[in-house]
Amino acid sequence: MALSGDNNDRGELRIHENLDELRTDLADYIAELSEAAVKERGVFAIALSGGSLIGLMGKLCEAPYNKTVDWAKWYIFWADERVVAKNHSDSNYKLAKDGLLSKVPIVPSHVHSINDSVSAEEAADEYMFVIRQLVKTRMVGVSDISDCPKFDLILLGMGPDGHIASLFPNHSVLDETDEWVTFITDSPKPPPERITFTLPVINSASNVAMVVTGESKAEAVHSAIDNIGPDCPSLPARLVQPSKGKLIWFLDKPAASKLDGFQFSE
Ligand SMILES: O=C1O[C@H](COP(=O)(O)O)[C@@H](O)[C@H](O)[C@H]1O
Repeated sequence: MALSGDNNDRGELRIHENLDELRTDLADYIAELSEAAVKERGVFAIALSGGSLIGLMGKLCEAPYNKTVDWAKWYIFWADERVVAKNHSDSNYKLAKDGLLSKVPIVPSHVHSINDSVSAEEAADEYMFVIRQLVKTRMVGVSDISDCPKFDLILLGMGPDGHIASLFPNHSVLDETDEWVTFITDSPKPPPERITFTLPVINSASNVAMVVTGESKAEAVHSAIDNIGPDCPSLPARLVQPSKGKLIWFLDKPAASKLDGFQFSE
């Protein structure tokens, strides 16, 4: 690892020499959290995102993780989903299924994706209902400071604009505090219709990992972590502040290149 350390309230920073190193560190981290959750609660409730994240999780499909992880105990959710058919190339479910879920022995009934045959609003409501049932049976934990679900791990990517899940800069959904899952029909990044976890749910998780790579995201990483720039207070990535959970940033060197105080030797 090129660098690792804590940055005040912005969590732990893990800056990797290259993508291969990041992929190994991320697989180790997820495998360790899975083992700890299964030991403590008997299950592991994990929420995925779409985009580059799934490719970066690829090592989990390989030895030793494919054999050592207790896949049967995993309950899978999505922190955000595009409201398209499950076989559409924009679907975050399809991305995860093709890149991960079809390659490891996950129990199909533990995979909780959205209903893709209803409106975005209905899909968000139904998804929240599903999560509510799983909170009741404690397959998903519950926050002890709010009634929010407490996922064992929420994995987030970040766009160059600082968006996380489908929470975009300056969008009114950033202020949503009543619902666990909400919807948008005007995403600035296509496709327009999406459902997304709200900030209270993200910030109630036991662990949140921000997995961000590439130079195009360096400015937003700088704003989110160093608290720089006029838009900073409302930058979605900056608003990821788990109340009791642990936040870790998995970065490669290009994504970390604009951070204050980090200098890399060639
Ligand atoms: O649209 C989305 O974008 C973000 C970031 O994607 P990336 O390819 O730049 O990593 C992703 O985290 C989110 O799940 C997705 O719906």
